[in-house]
Amino acid sequence: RSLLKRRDTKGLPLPPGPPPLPYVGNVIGVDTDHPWLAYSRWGAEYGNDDTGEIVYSRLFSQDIVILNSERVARDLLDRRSHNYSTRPPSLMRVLDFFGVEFSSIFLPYSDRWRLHRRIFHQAFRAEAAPSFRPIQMRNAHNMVLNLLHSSVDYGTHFHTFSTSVIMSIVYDYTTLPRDDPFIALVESSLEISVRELRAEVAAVVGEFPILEKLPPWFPGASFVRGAILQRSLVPKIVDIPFEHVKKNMASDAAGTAAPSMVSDALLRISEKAKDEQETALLEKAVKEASSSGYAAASETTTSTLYVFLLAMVLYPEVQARAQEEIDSIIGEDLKRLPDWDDRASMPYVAAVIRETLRWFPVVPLGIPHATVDDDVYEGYYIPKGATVMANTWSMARNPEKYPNPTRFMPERYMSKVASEESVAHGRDDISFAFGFGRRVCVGRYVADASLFAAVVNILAIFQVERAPGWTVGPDCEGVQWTGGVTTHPVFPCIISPRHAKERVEELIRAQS
Ligand code: HEM
Repeated sequence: RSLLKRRDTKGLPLPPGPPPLPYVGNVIGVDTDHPWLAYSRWGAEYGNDDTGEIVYSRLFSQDIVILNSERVARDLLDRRSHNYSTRPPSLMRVLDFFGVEFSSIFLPYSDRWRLHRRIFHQAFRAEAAPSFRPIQMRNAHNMVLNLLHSSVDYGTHFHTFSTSVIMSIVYDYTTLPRDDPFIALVESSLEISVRELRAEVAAVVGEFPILEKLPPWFPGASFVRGAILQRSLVPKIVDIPFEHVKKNMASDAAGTAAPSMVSDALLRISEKAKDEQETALLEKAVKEASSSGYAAASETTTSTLYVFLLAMVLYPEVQARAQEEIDSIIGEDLKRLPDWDDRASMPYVAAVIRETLRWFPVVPLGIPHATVDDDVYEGYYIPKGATVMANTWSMARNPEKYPNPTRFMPERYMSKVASEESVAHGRDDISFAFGFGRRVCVGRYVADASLFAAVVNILAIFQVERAPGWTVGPDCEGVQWTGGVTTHPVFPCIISPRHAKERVEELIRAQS
């Protein structure tokens, strides 16, 4: 059933996939908000051996290769990373249109990308990550205070937590505990990016460039309106915090200001750059890379916390067991707040975090990779310039690796060593949630620590319950998910304190 396109494929078949419809490629039949569902289904329908590990589809003139299994993703994206580490050129066009062509996440595999990646790596590498723990715990405590104040706005509080942590790490920029205008700006910008910066959108715009020319008032021109708004937001988001760092550095003759990714990088430049031209080039890279941090860190961390909360609503027995573990360490009557040193004694909480990342990966198709050159894999022809997507949603549903994959079962990991660093390090069971090869998430160690700080404090302080009348079952059938590069569930729930509000506030105050 594999199909041969009418062009030179060196006599080899393309990977199996749905038959192309004339001209429109395979766009019909894809739920464009949640394409991972169709891609997984195609695997089962068209795959040679029912596994559907690799699927080919043409979206207009764009070749799309979907990797539904971790085995194939490792073979191609990890082991042949020299050929699979760039991003789809078609996506660059959309980024350009939205005024964010500098985003580290989407840069083609190039010296420019290497420079951005080095800037991130210096700050976010495994050995540096523990230095941010005080920032993460402080912001988790602030999130607890916000939840005590208005628990129905939990999504906003998750967002404030995720964005404030990244702002502190990258810029040493302290946001307001609540209703920060800068965070609101970032949120509007990210909403547009998450919706539009996708391979499927790029394929459509590549085919109909007229879309970019539509007047903003034209019915259906939301793409253009999004671009106009984004182009007005981007300069503020890029410049304001960067200038904040430069000002602080200039007025900090004694060198006592807290370090940040940007100030550290700028100091290195001042020591190493050969001339003004090199200084300007490197400074520009620091400015661009730092502003890519929000997009990478904020929506992902926030969405993961939504998934965690959903699991706590649907699996009260899991919540009870995790709370029992926490209470056994900090006291049922909240003798103190949880801290980093407790982590090693909380294997079940670690397993809850790991299972959260697996149950519903929040970047279900990762960030698309692309091939630099033609390739042949297990007899299939993979064209140069193809968009290659790692379907982590499908990988998380591999019943051989994860029996009953739709169930939230932290117990899966309890027989293995759930050590402190295991979630983020190397070949962990769920490392696929952070992507592959040379483009693997550079913030994974910091993300893991942020998740611990947030999860352990929520479980210690709050009880999460099902909203009356909300009847969704343990497999989540019928839950609404947002669409885009990242996704999270939308659901009502009740979050109430397990301890006296005054006691919690007193403990938090004592720490600040
Ligand atoms: C739970 C939280 C997070 C998840 C699930 C996540 C997931 C991912 C995924 C799937 C990718 C694409 C990898 C690929 O192309 O194969 C990625 C890339 C990236 N992530 Fe994360 N991420 C998270 C948090 C963070 C944080 C906190 C940062 C901090 C700055 C960060 C920075 C980045 C960057 C810069 C990239 C682009 C890497 C490149 O293209 O070279 N991420 N992330």
